[in-house]
Amino acid sequence: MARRHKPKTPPAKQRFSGAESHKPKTPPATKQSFSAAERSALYARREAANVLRSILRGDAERRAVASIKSLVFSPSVRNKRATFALVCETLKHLTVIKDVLEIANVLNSKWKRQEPLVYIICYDILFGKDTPSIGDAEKFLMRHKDALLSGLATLLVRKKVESVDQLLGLSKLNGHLKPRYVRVNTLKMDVDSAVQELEKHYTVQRDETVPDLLVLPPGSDLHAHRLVANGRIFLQGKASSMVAAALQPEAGWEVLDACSAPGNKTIHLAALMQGQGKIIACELNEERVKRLEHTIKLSGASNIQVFHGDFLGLNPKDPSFVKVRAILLDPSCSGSGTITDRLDHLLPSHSADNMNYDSMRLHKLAVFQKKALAHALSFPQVERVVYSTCSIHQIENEDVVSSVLALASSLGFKLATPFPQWQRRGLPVFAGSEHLLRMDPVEDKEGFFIALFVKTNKLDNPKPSELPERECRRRRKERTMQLHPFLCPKMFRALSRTLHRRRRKPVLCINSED
Ligand SMILES: C[S@@+](CC[C@H](N)C(=O)[O-])C[C@H]1O[C@@H](n2cnc3c(N)ncnc32)[C@H](O)[C@@H]1O
Repeated sequence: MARRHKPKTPPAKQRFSGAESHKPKTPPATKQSFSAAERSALYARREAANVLRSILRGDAERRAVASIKSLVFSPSVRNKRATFALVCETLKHLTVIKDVLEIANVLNSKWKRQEPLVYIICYDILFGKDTPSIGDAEKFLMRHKDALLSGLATLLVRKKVESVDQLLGLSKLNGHLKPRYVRVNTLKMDVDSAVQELEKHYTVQRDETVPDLLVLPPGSDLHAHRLVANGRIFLQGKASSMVAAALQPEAGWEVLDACSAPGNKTIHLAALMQGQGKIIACELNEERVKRLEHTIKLSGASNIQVFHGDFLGLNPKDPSFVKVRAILLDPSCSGSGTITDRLDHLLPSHSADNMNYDSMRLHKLAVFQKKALAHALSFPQVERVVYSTCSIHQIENEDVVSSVLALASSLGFKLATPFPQWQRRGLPVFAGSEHLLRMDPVEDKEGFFIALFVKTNKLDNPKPSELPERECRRRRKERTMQLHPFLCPKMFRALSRTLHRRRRKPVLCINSED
């Protein structure tokens, strides 16, 4: 269960001590009375320091921690807006803050152990609007305010710049104004009603590519909106919403979501299938399985079966999977297309020094992605496979697709063209890459990649009359054997000839698949 910090009234004797614990504390009642604003700012600095500690620790260990947004928007953070702003601003200014602290040389060993909190308070002192006045760490740093400001002046002179913005190259980040996309969960609400409801407070447009997607102005904050809380709409980006739509699963199919948590695309599949048929949602990571289950519950979908395990370990011939007709494969990737969105570009690890580390990591990811895509194609009844990443790297995108082309072709698959009207296609590194779909981090505000494989005999949904004679014969035989499984080959041929002669159209070609 998610923990929530509740303000407690501490015992009279308890002091708001200098040993700043990792949990935000509500300031105690003291003789001096503090304003509600001061107390709230103090609390936000403690919450921000906790989030910053997790982020910096994960980043230093190159461990995949949750994104900054998801850490801040976890239920345990009370003052989300203030905490988010403080964490982002501190991270943006972190290199400067560290340099200033080094020049000013004011930290003793006690405060060096509290670095995340020190960084947050330094941000407030050097660049923030408020001057912190309560809290031991704040009082300590405020005593050294002059030394910090003079450290900043020295830094500007050393770097030969006139402003902190120049120092940070902040202009690079401007102009990244991305609309807020929301996907209507058509299992619970129709698109018209969602538009009507949202239009009470926002300007709403329908997305021109994905039918159940709505576009709201950048910065629209819907995290606490009623429709989000009750699962009628989901805060899902455009690229992410294009994947299930590209797969086009039919109502009643069995579909496998190979790497599914937190489940945004899984529940989109369920909505596209109108809650009919079956979706198997596979996920390796136990923690993320919980998030997946939460998403599914919120969506109201009742046709999703969660499978906690390794997608590569699934046996395609196992009776549980033989009926799978479509696979959505959205494997772990570098996320390089969404770093501005996730704010990862603010992290210390996103510097030029880490190029080597990145290429090793990319290589490892690509090895998994290739194996997973080849595995997806090998399910016996599968006729559509969509592969997607939120990466901009060729090694995770076109190279992965090209590595399975021979296998795909031997199994009867071809690359199809999802969203043919979309302009940006794959990098021209192999014949056929024009079928692939790319989104550009600058033009489309996020980097994304989609490839769609379709069994050749399903391409363009051919009508029976358009099928080659050999395929017609095969289907006729299959259908007759289903109707009369006891027929011997000779009887089958006789019956088939009679039926074929009697009717003009090859009716036995018309099976439910067509
Ligand atoms: C990019 S995320 C999927 C996002 C998801 N499709 C969505 O839209 O919400 C990739 C997921 O694959 C999971 N994963 C990684 N390797 C896996 C494997 N071998 N089998 C199953 N899941 C795996 C990761 O834990 C992660 O949750």
